[in-house]
Amino acid sequence: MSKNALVSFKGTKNINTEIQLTGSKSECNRALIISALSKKLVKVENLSNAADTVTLNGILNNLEEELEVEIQESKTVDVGPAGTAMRFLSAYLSAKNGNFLLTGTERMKQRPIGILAEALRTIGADISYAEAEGFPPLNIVGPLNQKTAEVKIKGDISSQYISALLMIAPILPQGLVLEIEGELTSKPYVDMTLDMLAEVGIEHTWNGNSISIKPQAFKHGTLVVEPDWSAASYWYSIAALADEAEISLPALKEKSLQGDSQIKNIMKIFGIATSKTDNGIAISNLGLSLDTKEVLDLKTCPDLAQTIVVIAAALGKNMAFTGLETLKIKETDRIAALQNELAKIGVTLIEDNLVYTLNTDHLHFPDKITIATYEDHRMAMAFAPLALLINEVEIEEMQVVEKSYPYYWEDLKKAGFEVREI
Ligand SMILES: O=C(O)C1=C[C@@H](OP(=O)(O)O)[C@@H](O)[C@H](O)C1
Ligand SMILES: C=C(OP(=O)(O)O)C(=O)O
Repeated sequence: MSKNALVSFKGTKNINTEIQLTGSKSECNRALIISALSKKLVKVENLSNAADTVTLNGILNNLEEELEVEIQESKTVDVGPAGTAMRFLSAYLSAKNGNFLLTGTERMKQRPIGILAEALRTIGADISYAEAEGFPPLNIVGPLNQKTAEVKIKGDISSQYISALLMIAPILPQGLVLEIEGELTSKPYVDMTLDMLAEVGIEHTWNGNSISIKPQAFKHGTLVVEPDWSAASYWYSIAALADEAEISLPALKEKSLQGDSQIKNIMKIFGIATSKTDNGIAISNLGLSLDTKEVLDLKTCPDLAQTIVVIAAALGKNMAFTGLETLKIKETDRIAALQNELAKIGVTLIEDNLVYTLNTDHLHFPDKITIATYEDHRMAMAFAPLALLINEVEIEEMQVVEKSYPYYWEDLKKAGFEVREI
């Protein structure tokens, strides 16, 4: 039986704490695939305990054992709710010897994969849809017999398709030349992939819309995973909603491979300052929230959207946002989820021509609210900080946080929140 979390914060709303964040699941899941492709020449350090990483690590270890003996029957590989694992393994398994059924949760079966599957087919992969056309589960028979290096791929649905292809490029006999069509969404995640490949000796060229990687060998090396900036965003939220806050986040790097490190700049709008410490960063609430008329474009950092929209709503800022198109195909339809849950504090989020605007004119804080999480870790983590403004915040299905930040509730307690499982 899944449990709910009853979150509250008693007394003065001063937060003074140090939080050791877990490793970035995006970096971890790339590091694991790169390590497997390099046949363990590349080592990984500081692996996260995020469920998506634990799952991918388990799958790869398991496959390594089984791939040594030839697999005749189809092997089921279940990624659960892990989007990166689904996309990265579609490419990885296509390049491996074997016969696989790659599947996931019911929600995963609604998250499109056709663009990646078609690109892999163009290269020469044997991929078919086991259920609905364009969606997981996938039947994959590897290894692919490469027909061409050149492939066109739409960039505006998910950058994960591109990262998945880039990682297998060095082991393909002809390498890859990817021509990205349309606008590239979530670009920092493609940069992260290329930077991590570069760390282990894989060179690329990026000219206009075209990224090329020649066949080449991985260098011996270690990929050290940084703490998770997406997880850090919830501490910015806590700082913004507290009266006073001084939160230290050791080992977090201001200059990071993670695009979500942009949160430090975005949060200046809400009066939150970021400073460097000996071993990481510290964030503090300067109490100088700005009035902004600027439309905030979140296309490069979609995982920050819920954090930022909820803070803006709770602080009564009628802000506008763009770049939210991809939110509908994530763990849940995050736009609908935000609209439903913000309505509980009297706030609307209305779309007009791809611009989403908050209306906080009827903002109110009831004594208690209950937030549905829709199997989405970020719904739980973005809404729980409201306990600084609302007596009791009940978060349904509290275990959802495991996907990326399993110690979230423990860390809230450390910072002075009361969290009761009910
Ligand atoms: O490559 C990655 O690690 C990710 C890319 C982003 O997805 P999209 O490229 O689908 O926006 C992001 O939302 C996801 O949490 C992680
Ligand atoms: C969208 C996310 O993850 P994924 O696509 O990897 O499931 C996320 O962590 O917010």
